[in-house]
Amino acid sequence: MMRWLTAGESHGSGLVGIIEGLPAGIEITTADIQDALLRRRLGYGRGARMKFEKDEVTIISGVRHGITLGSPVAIHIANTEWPKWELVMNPDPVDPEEIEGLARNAALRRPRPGHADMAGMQKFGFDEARPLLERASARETATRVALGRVAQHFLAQLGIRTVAHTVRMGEIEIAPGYDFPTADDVETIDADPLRCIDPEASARMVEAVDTTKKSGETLGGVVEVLVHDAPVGLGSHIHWDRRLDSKLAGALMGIQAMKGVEIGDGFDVATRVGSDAHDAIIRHADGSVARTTHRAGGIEAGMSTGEPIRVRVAMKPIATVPRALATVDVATGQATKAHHQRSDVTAVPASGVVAEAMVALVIAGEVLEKFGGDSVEETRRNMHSFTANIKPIPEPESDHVDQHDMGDPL
Ligand SMILES: Cc1cc2nc3c(=O)[nH]c(=O)nc-3n(C[C@H](O)[C@H](O)[C@H](O)COP(=O)(O)O)c2cc1C
Ligand SMILES: C=C(O[C@@H]1CC(C(=O)O)=C[C@@H](OP(=O)(O)O)[C@H]1O)C(=O)O
Repeated sequence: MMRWLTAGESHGSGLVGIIEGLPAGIEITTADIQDALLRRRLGYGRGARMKFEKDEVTIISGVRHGITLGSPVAIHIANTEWPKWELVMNPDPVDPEEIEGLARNAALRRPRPGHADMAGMQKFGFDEARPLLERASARETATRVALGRVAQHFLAQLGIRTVAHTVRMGEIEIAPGYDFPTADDVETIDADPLRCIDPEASARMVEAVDTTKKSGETLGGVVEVLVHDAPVGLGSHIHWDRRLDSKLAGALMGIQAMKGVEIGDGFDVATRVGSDAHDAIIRHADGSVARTTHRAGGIEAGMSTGEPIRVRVAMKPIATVPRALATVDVATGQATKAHHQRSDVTAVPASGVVAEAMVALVIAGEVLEKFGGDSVEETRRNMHSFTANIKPIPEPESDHVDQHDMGDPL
């Protein structure tokens, strides 16, 4: 079983991620993880913090000379802003006189609608938002991206690749009918300010971010993640919590600010008739099967079909709206405006990188669930043995297409 955990606060000394259950033999270096974290910082519309803060990576365990050992991989990401926050976020008691009057330590008593502030204060019994917003912050997603990169390298060594791209920013959507991007497109996607494959839509998205910023507003959007060359049979129809679609939806909804997940054509299939909603099956000359369309997103009945896996996730606009929303001061009861210091205008491009990592972590877990293996080589052998032994569909006796619309009786 593969499992992973993250720890760390937004302005704490650093973040820690631990992943356990990955096999030995994954090729991964500090520079690879640093590169993954750099990708998460890209994207038009992010706030000033992305520029002045750096992610400083240390692989603490589980890797030797660029190869995983099969032991837990622990990764530390230092918050380079720590010196500024050392008093405010110190784990040990500090001299009250030292933090008295420190602007950074000012109590946050005007909770932001849409963030963790209000519900968190009530749930944990805090009288200001700092103690909970530190963990609610999406700074934590740096750890997921770091762990996700290890999972991505594992998958890549098995020939399975993931890619994410922005398909919507506010009201602007990419042109329909696009070819699904592959891992070969990652560099081009990363080079686009919005991580969008449609240059015309991207230009309009940049304008939308600018207009939104000028008006003191924030924006959300939608990202799509694709998994190429995953084998048939990941996940299971046997029980709800073993379904691949259920696991992917949970993982994507577990990213801060995500409000909806679609598998394949998602909500749109609910508007169609059955014959326009599913993917017809055809036989290849070698006895393998394929689909004529990609509506199901490569998942049927909770199992991967061998087609590209395609999922989308919708992100709400950033909650720290400069044109601050109405709230109440929890100390005085006075109606007021929510606190606002700085924030991203949008974080949709960065969320694509996070979503890609989350999907990779789910798929890596499912590959190990089905094929096991203490070394990448063993997982590869098991996977190839399974796929090589899938029963070929027999060659038809004639080219005649059976027109029985009731199909074969089961
Ligand atoms: C990459 C990323 C960056 C984010 N940046 C901000 C931000 O700068 N300001 C903010 O208020 N929310 C930001 N958020 C969203 C908050 O983390 C999120 O709104 C909060 O956790 C509560 O939202 P939820 O109920 O939808 O999870 C960001 C989210 C992600 C994924
Ligand atoms: C630091 C990161 O994202 C942060 C996520 C975040 C939030 O509320 O989620 C709020 C902002 O931080 P702050 O409130 O300190 O300005 C973002 O910068 C990061 O992604 O590395």
